[in-house]
Amino acid sequence: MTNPAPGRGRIGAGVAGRQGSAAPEPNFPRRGEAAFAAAAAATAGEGNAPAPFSMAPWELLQLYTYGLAIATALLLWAACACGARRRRTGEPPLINGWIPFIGKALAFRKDAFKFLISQQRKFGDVFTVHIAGRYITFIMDPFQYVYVIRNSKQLEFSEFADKMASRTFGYPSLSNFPNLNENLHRIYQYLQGKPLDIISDHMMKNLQHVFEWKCSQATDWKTEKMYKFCSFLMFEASFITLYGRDPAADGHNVISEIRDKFTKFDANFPYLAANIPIELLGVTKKVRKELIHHFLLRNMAKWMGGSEVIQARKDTLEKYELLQDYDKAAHHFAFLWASVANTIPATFWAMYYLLRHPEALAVVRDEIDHLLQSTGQKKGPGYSIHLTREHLDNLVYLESSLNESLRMCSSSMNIRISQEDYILKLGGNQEVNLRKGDWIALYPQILHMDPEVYEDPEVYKFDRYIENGKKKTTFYKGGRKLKYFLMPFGSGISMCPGRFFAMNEIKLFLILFLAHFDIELVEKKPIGLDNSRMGLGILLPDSDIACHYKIRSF
Ligand code: HEM
Repeated sequence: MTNPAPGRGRIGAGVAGRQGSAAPEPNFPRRGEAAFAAAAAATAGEGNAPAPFSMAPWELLQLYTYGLAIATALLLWAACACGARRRRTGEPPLINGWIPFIGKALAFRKDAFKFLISQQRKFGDVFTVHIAGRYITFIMDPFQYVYVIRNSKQLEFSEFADKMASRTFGYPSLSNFPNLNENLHRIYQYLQGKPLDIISDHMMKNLQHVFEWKCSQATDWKTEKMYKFCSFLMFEASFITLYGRDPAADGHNVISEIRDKFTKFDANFPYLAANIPIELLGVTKKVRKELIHHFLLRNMAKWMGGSEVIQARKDTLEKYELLQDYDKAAHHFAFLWASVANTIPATFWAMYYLLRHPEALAVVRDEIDHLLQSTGQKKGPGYSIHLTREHLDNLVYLESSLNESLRMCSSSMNIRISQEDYILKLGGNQEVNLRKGDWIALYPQILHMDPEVYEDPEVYKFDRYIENGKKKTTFYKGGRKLKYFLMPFGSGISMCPGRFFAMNEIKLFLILFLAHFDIELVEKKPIGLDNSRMGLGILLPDSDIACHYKIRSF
């Protein structure tokens, strides 16, 4: 079922009007022609009958130019719209929109969540939307996600990710370098198993160090903007853990400089991801270049105490002689972006929701205090805390509260590209025809906010992921058990390789903060989601909020 009516109807009228064979219509081009004719007659009629009004030749030329521009635009529009894709037998309902090329991009960009829900009501669980020159088929039924996720042969991800990342971070496509993609992926093993324990341990030490440096003076209430504060601490600790620090220079200053540039770059990231040329994005190009320069091998060589994962990436990239030094640095910068751009807002939301819900804060803090007590560890900024992976796993209330905030603030769109004209089987008797090059998308935010899956989805319930004192992993929709119910880290082949580390980092941040400090929101204003990153990961808050903290007295 296509949606051609508004677009095709209007275009038809415009063309008929211009051709002039139909009865005169008061449409825009004819009015322009009439005015032009009257003006021309008036000018030509100099010395004859008095003209109804007179026009200078430049005015006439201007009018003519406008008329011509509008007529050309209308013709182009008509041509594009006539060439618009039509739904073929077996294909999902097609939502074209009436603006050539743009299609439904504006509605999608304004509020993707609302837009998709409204289209689902009209067209069902599978439909194709024309968005900025692309045809994206959305699979809305979470029971059908599996048919997309497990089908990585016909529905491809790497090529799409490579194109987007190389454009965004400014390095040449991975496809130009034999096995580079596979070799870089192999390195993700350093974010799991034993290496994960090591890197999480380093993160804990570095976080404590940064907390001590930044917060140890807070014997009385100290006020900060909370997002800025989380960003400062998490960026600094993550950076040192992953990349190390220059012991000779003032490490804090260098990292602060990188963070400030990173924030500027990140502000325009959604535009870059939307394929807007970087040249049109003000200082972004210059800032990206400066950021990449920090990661040139000669600069990275000064940083001591970095992680195995970054060392392995350095070693791998060095083997590719055809990669320029700048390109290798751009790869390191891309990894930095991936490792902090979502973790920082996720940390903010985890903290924000706890502070907004004192009953949740009390339970989570009690759980942390209990663990520290049972492992014989003292609280207070002077004491260092050491926790194993098992300890972190056993903090079920902390994990549930974190999952709940991720459910509420994550908006990542999982994209695959159809490699050929292909029939996608969706279970039961359902199947849809896809065309080569079409995008297939899952939009888990819809699942996260589905009242059939999560009762009162707008409400933060810190213990939503707990059942009988244990982690809850069974969720239902319409009485059927869901395989996928929480997807902040993507799915299948494109699932985030840093997800275990990310969860540990945020838990460690909260443990340290809640163990050592009292913290409260100072402002009462509600904070909403800034939707400009819809589809790209964790949404940012629409404004910052003041909080104050001081060292806990025991
Ligand atoms: C709360 C924090 C995080 C969230 C929500 C998150 C989410 C995601 C998602 C949704 C993707 C897939 C993107 C896609 O489908 O195109 C992704 C990819 C990726 N993430 Fe994360 N991430 C987080 C933290 C991290 C951390 C801490 C690291 C590294 C230390 C990391 C490294 C990566 C990398 C390298 C990729 C690209 C994987 C590839 O090559 O295909 N992420 N992340």
